[in-house]
Amino acid sequence: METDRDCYPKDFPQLQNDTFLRAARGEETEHVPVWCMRQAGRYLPEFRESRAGKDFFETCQTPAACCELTLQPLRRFPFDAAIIFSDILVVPQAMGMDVQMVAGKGPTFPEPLKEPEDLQRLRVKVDVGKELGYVFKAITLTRHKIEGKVPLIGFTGAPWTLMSYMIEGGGSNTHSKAKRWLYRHPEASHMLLRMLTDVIVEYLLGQVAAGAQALQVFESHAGILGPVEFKEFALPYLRDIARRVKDKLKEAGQDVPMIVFAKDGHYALEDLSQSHYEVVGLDWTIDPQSARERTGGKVSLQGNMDPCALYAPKERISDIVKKMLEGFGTRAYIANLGHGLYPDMDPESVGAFVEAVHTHSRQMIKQK
Ligand SMILES: Cc1c2[nH]c(c1CCC(=O)O)Cc1[nH]c(c(CCC(=O)O)c1C)Cc1[nH]c(c(CCC(=O)O)c1C)Cc1[nH]c(c(C)c1CCC(=O)O)C2
Repeated sequence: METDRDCYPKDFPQLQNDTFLRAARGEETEHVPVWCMRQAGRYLPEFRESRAGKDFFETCQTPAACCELTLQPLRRFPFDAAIIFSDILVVPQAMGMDVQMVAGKGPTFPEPLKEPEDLQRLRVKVDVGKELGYVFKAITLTRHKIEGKVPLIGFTGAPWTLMSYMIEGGGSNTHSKAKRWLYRHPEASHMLLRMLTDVIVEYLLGQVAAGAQALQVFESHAGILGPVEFKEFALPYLRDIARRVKDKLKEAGQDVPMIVFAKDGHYALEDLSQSHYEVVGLDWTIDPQSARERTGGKVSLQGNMDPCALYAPKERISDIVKKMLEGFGTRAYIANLGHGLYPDMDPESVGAFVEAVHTHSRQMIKQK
């Protein structure tokens, strides 16, 4: 049951496993920490049962449901971090756009942005506490209920990824509508990216105030851009977010590690490693050793096993994990998949992945 105490972001239970936070800061650990993107998801029967018949965004707006879904994977597997159950598209909603989750189709905007004039439909000043207070409540409640077992990660979509959804109106192969804006309406594009950045900064600070112990920024659509467009329309905003969030947190004497995950953005790896994030997340298209070389030991790395490797037999998963650990090394490294888990994956394979990371990394660290 939810109690009054659970509603306040104070007196949180003490953290017992800070392996993830130490690895994010590049410190020595006893084992390599591990978590999975989409660890709270449809591959778990208990998740499907909790979500059955309920609207996706209504679930996101119900703190007790978000808390339960966040905790479910922790009851099964010894993950070293939890990520709050929510969605990146709650930010466009907070800015005044309608977004629905359509079964079999994914997120859908009935009225996407078409032309620069449509920016007038967005809220000029977003009251983040009012519009997204339900996420903050979910984070605070979860920090109490997680009982200090592992740190809780908050997250947001990055400006370019959210802009592309707001213009495409949903998933897309080419993202040509959103990219059309970059080439035809660069000023309006920058205006929208700036508006998103302002909301995101407030949103991330609100998540930390509510109890988030680390923050991940998802630039899921980095691969749609090339290096030139990424440098103009994505990177400056990613940097601005980290800089502004960190400056504000510093004033309050807080230090919260930040992770940037630019899917298929390997062309930008050098730049990403110099963007004020402690951790750079990687998809599976980059080799661990070359990622280390290109980031020059400046950041911790997170990733990057191909999620589909979880379809392999358990022994093979263990071998793949071992190679991955040898490639990254055990220091300044957080094991994860290169993208989220898929609904048809076997929970047992996820367990095998987590176990392989812990077992192999403990051995490697002992032998050092
Ligand atoms: C692009 C993106 C979205 N949402 C998110 C991203 C960035 C990460 C990425 O690149 O995948 C981020 C996200 N979405 C969700 C989380 C929760 C935490 C976790 O990772 O466990 C996180 C971190 C829950 C969710 N978000 C969604 C689900 C599945 C739908 C459901 O539960 O009914 C979950 C568990 C829905 C969603 N939401 C979105 C998509 C494309 C989908 C899939 C639609 C589908 O497959 O039908 C937008």
